[in-house]
Amino acid sequence: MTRFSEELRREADPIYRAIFDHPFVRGIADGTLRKEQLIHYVKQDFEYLNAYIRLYGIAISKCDSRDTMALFNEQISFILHSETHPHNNFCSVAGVSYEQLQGYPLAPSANHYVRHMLSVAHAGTLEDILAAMLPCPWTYTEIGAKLLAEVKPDRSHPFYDWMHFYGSFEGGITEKMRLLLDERAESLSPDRKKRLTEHFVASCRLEYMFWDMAYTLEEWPVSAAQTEGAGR
Ligand SMILES: Cc1ncc(CO)c(N)n1
Repeated sequence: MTRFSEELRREADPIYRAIFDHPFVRGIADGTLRKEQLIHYVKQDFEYLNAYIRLYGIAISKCDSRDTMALFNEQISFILHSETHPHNNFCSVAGVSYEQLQGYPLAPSANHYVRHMLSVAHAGTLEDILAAMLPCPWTYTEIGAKLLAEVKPDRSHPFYDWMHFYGSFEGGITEKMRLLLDERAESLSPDRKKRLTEHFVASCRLEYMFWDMAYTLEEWPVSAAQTEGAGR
């Protein structure tokens, strides 16, 4: 029997391929990203990952097993203590400190992505949350593996650390989340599966838009009188 998550992956394949071909991802491969693009990415991704931590918090509140609670708890620690490495890689290439890039408001596409996941999480069950959260680790796992295989970076490549960080994700959190979702999807109606597919595909599209936002330095077209707060 085909795994439910495999059906999701197939449905989103054109979006995955567009992400692999996106100029920001190509720019990681060939080391040609501009300083401002790296800075915009890190500012936005710092706030995005804060939201992702909150999502794990909501997921924990809807969990019925200790093992799953423990997995989400470990993932929160991983984001807090390890996922700072790829950000630091971008900061050192851009020649800026990481602290300087924290606390900025979310740009339109990052805001859209975060709102999508949070509204699914607040209204939904654990499987809704998993479907909306999965594209985050899954697309990065595949990007990392592809870039390592294609570029075979040596230590002199500016994004060596970035590629190795995400390239080592294979078999990790993506597979664990997939198993949780596959197991729960077995007893779901076709309508519910369709809903989960919509959450997943929306997050994949927003992954693409996140890369595009960073590449084009997307910002809100009109500014407000007051400086806005951080991206909550
Ligand atoms: C937008 C985005 N998606 C996925 C990841 C991988 O965790 C990330 N850091 N940022």
